[in-house]
Amino acid sequence: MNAIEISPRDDAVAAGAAVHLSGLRKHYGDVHAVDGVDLTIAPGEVVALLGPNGAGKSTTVDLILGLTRPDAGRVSVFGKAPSDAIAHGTVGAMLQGGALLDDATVGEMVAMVASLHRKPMPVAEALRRAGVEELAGRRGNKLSGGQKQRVRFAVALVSDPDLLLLDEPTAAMDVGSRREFWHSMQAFTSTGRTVLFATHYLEEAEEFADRVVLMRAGRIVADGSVAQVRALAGGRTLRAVVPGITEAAVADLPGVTEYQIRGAQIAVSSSDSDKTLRALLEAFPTAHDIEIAAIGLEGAFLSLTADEESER
Ligand SMILES: Nc1ncnc2c1ncn2[C@@H]1O[C@H](COP(=O)(O)OP(=O)(O)OP(=O)(O)O)[C@@H](O)[C@H]1O
Repeated sequence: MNAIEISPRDDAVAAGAAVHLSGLRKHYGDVHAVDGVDLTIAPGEVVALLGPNGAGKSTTVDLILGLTRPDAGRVSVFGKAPSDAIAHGTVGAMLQGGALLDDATVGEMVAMVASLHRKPMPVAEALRRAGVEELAGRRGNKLSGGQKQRVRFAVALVSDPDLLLLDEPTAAMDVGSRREFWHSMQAFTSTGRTVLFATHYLEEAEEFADRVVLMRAGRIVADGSVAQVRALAGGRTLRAVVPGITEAAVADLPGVTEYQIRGAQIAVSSSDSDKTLRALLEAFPTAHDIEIAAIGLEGAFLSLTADEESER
């Protein structure tokens, strides 16, 4: 690892944080998988890590777990190096395709992991919380993809960790399992635990995270509440039917960042829809069928992660 200077302030922030990353970099040959990430997660936060394929989410999770060594920068978990935090049972993880044993039963696997920790929760409780009590006697090679995910969740929970790291936890789950999973997760987070989860499901981020961190090409491009990240992407869309409208008149409206015109129908994205609307009605008082909608997280995601391919 390259030497980096750690300021006393950085030390103090790291000591009080659940996760503290500063100047973090990981390159694979020419690929800048993680390219200068600074991130501080406070105890009790539930944070969604979003980004398109290859954005660096899994690499970031691996770095926090100490599974990969950074080329530069610093990782600390509750003020400790990742390996120490894991040895203390402070961190639980559910990774994409994390290995399960084919010949052991679900109950045996969870018990085995529990035996590695100093203060595990009872195995039956981990099985219950993860919704796999009924699968306790089933062998690893007899589980469906979604069931395997829930067993991985039981394994992650059994150390009774303060921080859970989840890499696309619901990827193989059907709608019902997904709902149950988040229900269990909310029971877990309501006790003040910290969760960082990588996901491709924007609605999961919208519904379950306090904070959204959006990555693109190894960097954080947005970080804030769902509402803040949406706002970053240009606010709202305004649609209306505007007799006599011209392209120049739309382009001149205040706050407009993008627009489309089809006949008398206009659809504009605006950073200040109140201002746009007032100006529109002043210039075109006969405008009608006006609709204003907040841009969804999906809109923000697409706009903030656009052009990724051309920049890699
Ligand atoms: N072990 C590795 N060797 C070489 N390149 C790697 C390795 N791990 C990751 N990469 C590359 O680093 C970049 C970031 O990958 P990463 O898996 O962190 O992205 P991600 O955001 O988790 O993507 P996805 O959503 O597809 O899981 C990608 O270009 C990937 O190909």
